[in-house]
Amino acid sequence: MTTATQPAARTVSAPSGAPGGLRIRDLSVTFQVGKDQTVRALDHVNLDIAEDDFVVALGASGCGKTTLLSCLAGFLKPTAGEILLHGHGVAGPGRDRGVVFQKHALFPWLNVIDNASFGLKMAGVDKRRRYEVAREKLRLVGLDQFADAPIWRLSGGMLQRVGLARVLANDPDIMLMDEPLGALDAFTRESMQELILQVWNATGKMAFFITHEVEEALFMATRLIVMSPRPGRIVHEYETEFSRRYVAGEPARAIKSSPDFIRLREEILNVIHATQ
Ligand SMILES: Nc1ncnc2c1ncn2[C@@H]1O[C@H](COP(=O)(O)OP(=O)(O)OP(=O)(O)O)[C@@H](O)[C@H]1O
Repeated sequence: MTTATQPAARTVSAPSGAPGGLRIRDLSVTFQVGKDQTVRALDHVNLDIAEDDFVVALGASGCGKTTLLSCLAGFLKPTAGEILLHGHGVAGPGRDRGVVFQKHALFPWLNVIDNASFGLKMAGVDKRRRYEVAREKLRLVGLDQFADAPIWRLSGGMLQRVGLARVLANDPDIMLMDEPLGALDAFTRESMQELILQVWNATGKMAFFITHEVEEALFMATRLIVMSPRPGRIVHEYETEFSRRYVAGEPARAIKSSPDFIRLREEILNVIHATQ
């Protein structure tokens, strides 16, 4: 791992690993493609996510970001290594981990509140209570006025906000987000970045967020991991303060146009080009 010293960022050494939070140890994933060929999608990945962390995974296509998220979600069993959430091994999907996908996975035949409360319904929570929880989460994402609206009436950003509310309604320990803003226009994307940080700050949940966008990664992360392909590895790790500055009240545009932000953005762009 390279070390870098920046006013608003520092490269972190191997994490010590607190008992709480999420720990990834020596995680490797090899896919069999065809008869004699394999792809090493992840190679000895180690990462700790502390209870107040917003970890962003950044890297070129094919560097294993989605594979890593799929392992965290329990959708994919790693070839080697382990994932511990609050000390317990992850062995499959669970309500302690909520996933927001790039393409929303909402049910078009259900309205906003029924989508937001769907997980609670599956968990057997009675209607009054699940609507109460879902309304609170819809309020958190600014959609309480749209609780009864059909899904087809919503814009792309609103759909992602329903997806976020649905995840929050299940009260997971960690939010896993796979390029949730990738399909949005630039303006909506910026306001969604801010909303997600506000939600993270208000709920105190851990977050693991995938993006291709360097500026987005830098703005949102408390810890930013840069991955490289063939095989998928973490090659750089930065601890940054920009998202904490945002939730402490500094305007997003002021942060994104500050010299320390721009300097680090350029450095990370160079790192990514060098690891292609
Ligand atoms: N089910 C699979 N079978 C075979 N190979 C796979 C499978 N899933 C992923 N891979 C390969 O593993 C590598 C990592 O893929 P992954 O989708 O995790 O990367 P990524 O960084 O998320 O890419 P993108 O940004 O394009 O989504 C790639 O070479 C990909 O082709």
